[in-house]
Amino acid sequence: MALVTILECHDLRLGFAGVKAIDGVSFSVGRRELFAIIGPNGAGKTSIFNVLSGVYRPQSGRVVFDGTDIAGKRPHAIAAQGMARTFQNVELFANLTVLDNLMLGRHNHIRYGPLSAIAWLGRARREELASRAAIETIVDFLELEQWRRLPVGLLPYGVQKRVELGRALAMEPKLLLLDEPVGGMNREETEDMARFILDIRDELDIPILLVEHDMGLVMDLADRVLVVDFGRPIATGAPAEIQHDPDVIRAYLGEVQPT
Ligand SMILES: Nc1ncnc2c1ncn2[C@@H]1O[C@H](COP(=O)(O)OP(=O)(O)OP(=O)(O)O)[C@@H](O)[C@H]1O
Repeated sequence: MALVTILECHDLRLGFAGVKAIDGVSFSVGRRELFAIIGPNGAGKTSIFNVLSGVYRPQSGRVVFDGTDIAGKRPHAIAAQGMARTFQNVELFANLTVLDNLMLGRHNHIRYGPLSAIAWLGRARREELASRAAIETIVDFLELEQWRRLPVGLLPYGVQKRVELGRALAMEPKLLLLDEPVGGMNREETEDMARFILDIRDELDIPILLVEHDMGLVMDLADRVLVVDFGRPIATGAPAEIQHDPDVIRAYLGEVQPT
């Protein structure tokens, strides 16, 4: 029977020289869910992403992804299992074209060896063509046609963020982690990105875990939200629920000082 959740985190803990970056965080993401993690600056959101994607090893706790415990595995092994991520700052090859950057997301799907690649034989040719076709579908989906042969470094910032999203999609992930997907974007770019994020969940059926500072976006898009503060989970629930949670309001606005 298929599991209801794609990701389960149990009691994650991670500290840096006295700072508790993650202090007992547990949550799960459903197979059709758009789940967001929010919290003030330094609350531990990026640290959680880094543990999930294998950049940091948690000091304790379990991360079960698609039925397997992945805590402490290397980033490439976790990516190969089907977890793709984007980064706060665009991490693309600026001199390569949009198409070439997208192709880099396919390397987990290309299994031919160097000999058949040199000879451009059977399997190599078939896999290359299949990857090219998959990339063209992503170009269409993310409306990147007009930029496809341009070096990424020449493109507007909002489009670069979209290419990064495309590279993650090229991996055909089982779960997509988006780290501040609209950070630094103007309103129009943000609206475009919000539409693509929803389409990924609804049309491509890929569950999404999102870290984002733009509260409006999170409230509009997320099915459920986890709020963290000083590494600790302070609330989990639907956007409308957590918006009125006194602990959440306190975390964002600070303690009200008596006058
Ligand atoms: N590599 C590191 N070395 C030392 N301390 C770190 C490291 N990474 C994170 N921290 C600390 O852990 C805490 C959580 O940081 P983290 O970057 O996860 O927060 P965040 O919620 O993502 O913040 P922001 O919203 O500003 O991106 C902070 O106190 C931070 O200074």
